[in-house]
Amino acid sequence: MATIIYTHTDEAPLLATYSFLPVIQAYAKAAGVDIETRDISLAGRILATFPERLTDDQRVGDALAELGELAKTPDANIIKLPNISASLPQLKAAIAELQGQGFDIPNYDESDEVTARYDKIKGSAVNPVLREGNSDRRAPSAVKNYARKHPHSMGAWSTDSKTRVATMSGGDFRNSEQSVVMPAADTLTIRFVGDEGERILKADLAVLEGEVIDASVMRAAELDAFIAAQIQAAKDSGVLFSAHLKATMMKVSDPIIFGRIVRAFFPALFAEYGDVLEAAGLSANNGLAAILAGAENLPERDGIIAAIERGYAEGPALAMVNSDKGITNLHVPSDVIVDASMPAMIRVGGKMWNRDGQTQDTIAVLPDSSYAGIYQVVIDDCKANGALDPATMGSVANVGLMAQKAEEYGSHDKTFQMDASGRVEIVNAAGEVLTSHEVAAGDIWRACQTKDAPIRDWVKLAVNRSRASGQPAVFWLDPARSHDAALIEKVNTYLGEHDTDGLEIRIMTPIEATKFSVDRIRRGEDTISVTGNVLRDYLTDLFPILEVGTSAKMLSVVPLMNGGGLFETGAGGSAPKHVEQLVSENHLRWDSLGEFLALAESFRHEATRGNARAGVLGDALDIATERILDEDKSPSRRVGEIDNRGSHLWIARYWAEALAEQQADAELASVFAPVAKAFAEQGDAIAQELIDAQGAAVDLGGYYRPDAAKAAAAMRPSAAFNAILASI
Ligand SMILES: NC(=O)C1=CN([C@@H]2O[C@H](COP(=O)(O)OP(=O)(O)OC[C@H]3O[C@@H](n4cnc5c(N)ncnc54)[C@H](OP(=O)(O)O)[C@@H]3O)[C@@H](O)[C@H]2O)C=CC1
Ligand SMILES: O=C(O)CCC(=O)C(=O)O
Ligand SMILES: [Mg+2]
Repeated sequence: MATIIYTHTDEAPLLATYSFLPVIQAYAKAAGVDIETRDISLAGRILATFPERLTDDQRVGDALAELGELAKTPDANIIKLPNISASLPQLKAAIAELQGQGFDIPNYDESDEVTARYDKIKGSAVNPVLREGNSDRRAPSAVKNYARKHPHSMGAWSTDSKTRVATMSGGDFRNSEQSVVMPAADTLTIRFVGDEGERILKADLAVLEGEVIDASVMRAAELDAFIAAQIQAAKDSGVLFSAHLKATMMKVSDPIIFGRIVRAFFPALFAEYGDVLEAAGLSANNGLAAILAGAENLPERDGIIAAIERGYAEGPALAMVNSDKGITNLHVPSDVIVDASMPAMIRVGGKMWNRDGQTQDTIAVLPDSSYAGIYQVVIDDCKANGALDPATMGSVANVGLMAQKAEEYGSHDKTFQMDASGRVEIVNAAGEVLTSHEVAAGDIWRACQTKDAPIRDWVKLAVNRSRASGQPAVFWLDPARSHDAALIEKVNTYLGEHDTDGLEIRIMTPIEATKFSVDRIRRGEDTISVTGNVLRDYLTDLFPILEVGTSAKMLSVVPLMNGGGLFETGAGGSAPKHVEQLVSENHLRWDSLGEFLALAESFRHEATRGNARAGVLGDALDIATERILDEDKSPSRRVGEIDNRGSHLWIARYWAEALAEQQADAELASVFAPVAKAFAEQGDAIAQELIDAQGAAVDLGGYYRPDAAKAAAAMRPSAAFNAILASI
């Protein structure tokens, strides 16, 4: 029997799964498709890492490794829901919760060996393993049409907005990049050469012919000077100070950069209590919240709190994550993640929240200048022309180079913070030095790899998308960067392998491409952005959030290079505040539209392998999804109105109706005719039942590892709905 793997993840998407998976399993069975789950949640990955500490019935397999292998085969058909990319505070919270549930797993810092094992789970540890293909993300026309008819609110932009992006003009990754294209397969070594001789940072780095290798460095002294200047500038101009990083995906470099911002903002704290904090294991890299929590047990507690208060009083106003709770932009490194945080700011008119819960202009600090400039272009455009209009604006889809840990998002195991000055070099097996950087203590040096086969596949995907959509495709590459210069050469070569007659294919710098694309969306025109891995991530939140209000409604397909399919759901994350709302008032506002879209693609992928009936299921699901939008059956944000569970009832109902009505497969129609009838008779009552179930607090028995029975009970409160599904 054909199998689709549906991933068991975390937080809101996991809760939604408890409600939606029974629907999918019931319907897929009719097409002979088995839907199996694999647990790649943060909790599941922790348990899989320490089998020797668990009892026989507690032990779980390494589902992520299994799926990583599957993704390299033509058999893969995987639906990947968003999962937590854990910052250290989140990882520690999950460990504590599991220990409380009776799992004898070690503390994070029990030993160096244990820490090293946990560090493999930290940050974005899932997506890079599964992404054995490049990405194709776009707003399906049903979603775009809905947004045009029902435009979401957009904040007004004023011409005198003081909001701007601050980024470095030197001493950063962008300005120090050196790249080489490997003439042949090789084995590289990364070494540090200092006063005391040579030290190997990484040995046995296998590379393939045609692979692009980059090395670059973020210089601590220049970073510190830049941050200090921006803190002063925010203070002088009376705007908020905010930092936007990707501490999850860039799990080695960005927590360090975040920590330097925390240190700069609270100079007295670190001047007076730096040693105390260090002795207590409290690092600025984990944010203010971790320092405050740790300080509770220290004799110096009051002094530490006073020093933090002084930082607030003497510095500029700080952007807030939650004004009511006093949570600032510097509390938790994973609270403000650049891909989602910058578009959210632009969408509301270039403002963030201040301490009093009011919106205010801000300096958005994005230290590395590789990609920061694109946001300034959008900001300048909004200042000059006003907010974009979702009712009329065009669309920017994305074809992203991400396969096989491409570019910066695969650099963690090749990122090092220097503890002395010297030189970092990449050396080939013959002993030739390929790249060389002078470094000083505190500097962050990193190497990136981009394999040739993914680049070739990415160019093909771009040409195919341009052909299928009739839209111009723009490669966002900057000849002034050595990495991009290497890619431009390859793009020009590989474009030659395709029929590009009649297609408009261009190569522009990210700044020019942003301007070009924004000008076009203002005119209602569509453009495909063809980008590297980081811009893939940034743009697939930026444009969707402006165009359709959220990236949750994106179709996100990853055609795997070996023929399988990976279907990501949406382009957004796991929205922790959604769980909070469910726990306090039993309302889940998570929108599963991304799951609906991914599932339809996944069924159609089965059809390409000979199961025509799965294709019928997929097409019927798309019809149902379109109706969900047209008839406004998406979750509301407010308790007492339709929520995630209610939207699952409607998708099940519309899907059954579409299956009963379709004529491609009479047998399938006859299976679903009675189901459609049951929903027609009982659907309204069930919808009411799902609303009446809301209001009171819910006990899930855990946050990172909810109790399965409790979660299922909470997410499937209607016996009548469950009975209809059981009847199929
Ligand atoms: N593919 C993946 O696995 C990804 C995982 N992540 C992880 O998710 C977590 C949160 O990251 P963050 O950057 O805040 O990004 P999110 O996308 O989770 O959050 C941004 C906001 O988008 C809205 N949102 C996103 N998805 C939905 C949905 N399906 N239904 C309704 N609203 C939605 C919510 O806003 P509101 O409710 O205000 O409308 C949410 O607060 C982190 O752990 C991060 O690492 C992030 C991105 C991708
Ligand atoms: O894997 C992650 O941490 C986030 C991924 C992400 O934001 C994306 O792919 O858009
Ligand atoms: Mg993203």
